[in-house]
Amino acid sequence: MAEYKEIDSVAVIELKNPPANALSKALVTGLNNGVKRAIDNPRIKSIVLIGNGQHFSAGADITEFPRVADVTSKQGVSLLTVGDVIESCNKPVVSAIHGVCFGGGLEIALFSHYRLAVQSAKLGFPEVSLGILPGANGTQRLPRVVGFEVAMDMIVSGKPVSAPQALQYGILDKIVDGDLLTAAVQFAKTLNTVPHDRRLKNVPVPNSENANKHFEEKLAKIKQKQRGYIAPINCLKAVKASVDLPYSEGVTKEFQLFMELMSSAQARGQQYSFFSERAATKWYLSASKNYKVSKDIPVKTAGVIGAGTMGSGIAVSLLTSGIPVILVEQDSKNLERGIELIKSILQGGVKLKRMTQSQMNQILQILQPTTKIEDLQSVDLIIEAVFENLKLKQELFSKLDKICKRDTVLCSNTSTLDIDKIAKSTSRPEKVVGTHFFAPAHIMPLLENVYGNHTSAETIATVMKLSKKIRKIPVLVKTCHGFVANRTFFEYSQELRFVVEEGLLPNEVDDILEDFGMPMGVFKVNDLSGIDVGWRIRQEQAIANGFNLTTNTRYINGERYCAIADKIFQAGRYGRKTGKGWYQYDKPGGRVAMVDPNVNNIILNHCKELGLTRRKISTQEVIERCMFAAINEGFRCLEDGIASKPEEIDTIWLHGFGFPRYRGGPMFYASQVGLRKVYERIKYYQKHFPETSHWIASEMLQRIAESGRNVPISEWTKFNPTPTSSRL
Ligand SMILES: CC/C=C\C=C\CC(=O)SCCNC(=O)CCNC(=O)[C@H](O)C(C)(C)COP(=O)(O)OP(=O)(O)OC[C@H]1O[C@@H](n2cnc3c(N)ncnc32)[C@H](O)[C@@H]1OP(=O)(O)O
Repeated sequence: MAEYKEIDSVAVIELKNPPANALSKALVTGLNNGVKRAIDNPRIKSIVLIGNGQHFSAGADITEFPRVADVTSKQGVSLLTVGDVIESCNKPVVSAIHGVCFGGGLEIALFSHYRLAVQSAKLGFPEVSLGILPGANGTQRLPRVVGFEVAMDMIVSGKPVSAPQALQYGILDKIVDGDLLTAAVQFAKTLNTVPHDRRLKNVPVPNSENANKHFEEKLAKIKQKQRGYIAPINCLKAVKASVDLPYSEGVTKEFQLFMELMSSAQARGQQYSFFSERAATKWYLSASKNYKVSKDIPVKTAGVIGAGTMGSGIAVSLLTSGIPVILVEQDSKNLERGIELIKSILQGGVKLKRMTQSQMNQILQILQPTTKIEDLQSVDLIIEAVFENLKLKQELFSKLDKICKRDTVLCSNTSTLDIDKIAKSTSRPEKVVGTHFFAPAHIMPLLENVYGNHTSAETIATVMKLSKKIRKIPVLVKTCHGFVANRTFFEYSQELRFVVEEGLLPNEVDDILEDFGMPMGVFKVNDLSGIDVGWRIRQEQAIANGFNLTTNTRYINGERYCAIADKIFQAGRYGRKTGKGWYQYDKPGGRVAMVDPNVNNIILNHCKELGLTRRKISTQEVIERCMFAAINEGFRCLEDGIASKPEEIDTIWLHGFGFPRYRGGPMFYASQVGLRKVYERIKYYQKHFPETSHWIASEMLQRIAESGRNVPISEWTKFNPTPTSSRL
C-alpha cells in the first residue's frame, strides 16, 4: 500500500492504491510505517512522498466513509496521526505531486514541509461536494499558506487549482520539469533541517484583516446560490475559525463541524451521488456487450442537423471539445440564425473568461455551416436535432442512410420517440441510437443515450465514449416512449398539475418544490421549455393514439386528464419567450417570474366550469404526490428493463433536472423515506385517485416493501418480477 525505498540519503515513500491512491486505512498505516522507518534510520536525511500511477492521491477513501468511526477514530492510524508524525518529523518531508492532489491528499501535502509538483498537477479540496469538509486540519492549514479569502474560495467551492496557480498562491514551492521523482530527490538532498515556519501550525493566517466582511458576503452568497446545502456553510465556518482561534482550538472547531456533516443525511446523499454517477456510466447488456469489452468508433468529425436552440448547443459541445462540426440547416436564413446563436454562446464563454477571443476564433474555424445535407457523406457521427416529429425524423434518417458512409453512427436527439421506429427507416438499424441532450445543451451535464433493439454494442460504446469526451455524464437506457427522463418527469409534473386543479396555485407549488431543493419549480420549468412545446407533444400523442384532445377533456380512456395547461396555451401564453405563461415576465424572454392574476383566473374558472371544490393541500402531500409518482414510474422503468439500476434514474434526475444532490436522486430519496412507507402512501393515493394509473404500485416496489427487510439499493433489482427484461 505504501512502498518504501531509499535513494542515497533520501527515503522515498510511494502511495500505492490504484486507481487514484485513495487514502484507505491500509494506505495510511503504510504511510505512517514508512515515515517512522525513515525517522529511525540515521542514514536518512530527508523524505519524499510521491504517488504511484496517475495521481498523488484522490484523498480519503470514500468507500470507507459509511464507517464514520473508522474515519475519525483516535485509535489506530488516522490521517491526523500520520499528519502529526510527518509535521513533527525533524527530517524534511517533501510531497512530490502529479495528477490530482485532493482532499486528504492535499492535507498530507500540507503536513509536509515542502511541496513540488509537475505543471499538469491539480490541487484542491473537493470535500464540499461530498457533503463534508477537509477534516484532517485542511481548513486550518490552507489559510495559513494562502490567506483567508483564497482558502475560503477554494474550500467552499471545492474547485481545484492548477499547479501554476498553486505556485502563485504559495501552496507549491516549485514546479518541476522532467522526471518528478528525480527532481524531488534532488531537491530533498539540498535540505538539512526543518525551519520553524515550515510547520504550518506555527504560522499565522496572512491577509485576514477583512475576514469578517468576506465571511458575511460569502455566507449570503451560499444561502442564495446553494440554498439548503449545509456543507458549504460548515466549510466557511471552519475556515473562519483559522482566523478567530489559535491553531489548537481551530482544529477542535474543525472536528466538531466535520462530525456534524459526516453524520448528516446530506453527506450520505452527496456521497451516494458520487458513486451513482460513476455506476451509471458502466453499461452492461451481456457478457460480450458491455463497457469493459465493447470497442468504440473514434469520432473525428461530426454532423449536426438543425441549428435551432438544441442543435446549436449540441454543436457548441462538440466544437469546444475539438470535434469539427458540419452544421446543416434547410435554408440559409435558419443557418445564419444558428451560426449567430453559436457565436453568442461562445462569446458568453469569452465574457466569463472560460476561453479567449482567439480560442473562440479557432473553434469557429472547425465549424462548417451548410444547407446541403450531402456534405455529411463522410462524417463519423451525426446528431439530428430537428423538430420532434416521427415522420420528419424517419424521412431524414432514410436520407442520411443513403448519403452517409456505411459506418457513420446516426444519432437522434429525440426526447420521447421510439428509437426502433426511427431506425426502421434505415438499412443500418445497428448504427442508430438516441442521444437525448437537455436544454441548454452546451451547459446541462446529462446525456441520456438510448439504445434500440438493433443498436450494436459498438454504436453504444461510441456514444458513451463521445459523451465523456464532450464532458457530459452519460447514462444508457433502453428505448420506449419518453425513456427514463421524460417518463418519470411526466408523472411528476402531471401530478403537480392535478394539485393545481385541486387547490394550489402554480407559484405555491413552485415554492414548495424550491424549498425541497429543486432549482426551479415545475411551472417555471414549463415556462422556460415552452408551453407550446408541451401542448404539441400532447396533441401528437393524442393523434397517434386516435383521440381528440380539447380544453374540455377530463378523461382519456378512463384516465384523469387536466386541461389547465392547454387553456394556458389557448390564451397565447407560451412561456418566457412570449413574456407570459404560468407566470408573467417583464418582457418576452424575461427571467423574473411574477404571479399573474390572469393565470389564477384561468385556473379558478376551469375549476368552476368542472364543478371542482378547491381545498388546502399540505406541503407534505405535494412532495409525496410528485415524488412518489416519479419513484413508482422509476420502479416501472426498472421492471421494463428501460433502466438497469436505480443509480441510472438518480443520475438522470441529478444532472437532467437539477434534483438536489444532497438528496441523492428520487430513488435514493425513496430509500431514505423507507420503501415500506413509500409503498403504503402510493396505495393510499391509489385509493383516493383511482382514475390515475400511475398510483398502481409497481410490483417490484411492492415486493421490496413486503419483504420486511430494509433492502439496500444495490439489491433492489433482485426483486424485479420480470428479471429477463432487466439488463443485469
Ligand atoms: C478525519 C477525517 C480526515 C480526512 C478527511 C478527508 C476527506 C477527503 O479526502 S474526501 C475525498 C476527497 N476527494 C475527492 O472527492 C476526489 C474524488 N475523486 C475524483 O475527483 C476523481 O475520481 C478523480 C480522482 C479526479 C479521478 O477521476 P477519473 O479519472 O475521471 O476517474 P473516476 O471514474 O472518477 O475514478 C476512478 C475510480 O476511483 C474511485 N475513486 C476516486 N476517488 C476516490 C476516493 N477518494 N475514494 C474512493 N474511491 C475513489 C472512483 O470511484 C472510481 O472507481 P470505480 O470503481 O472505477 O468506479
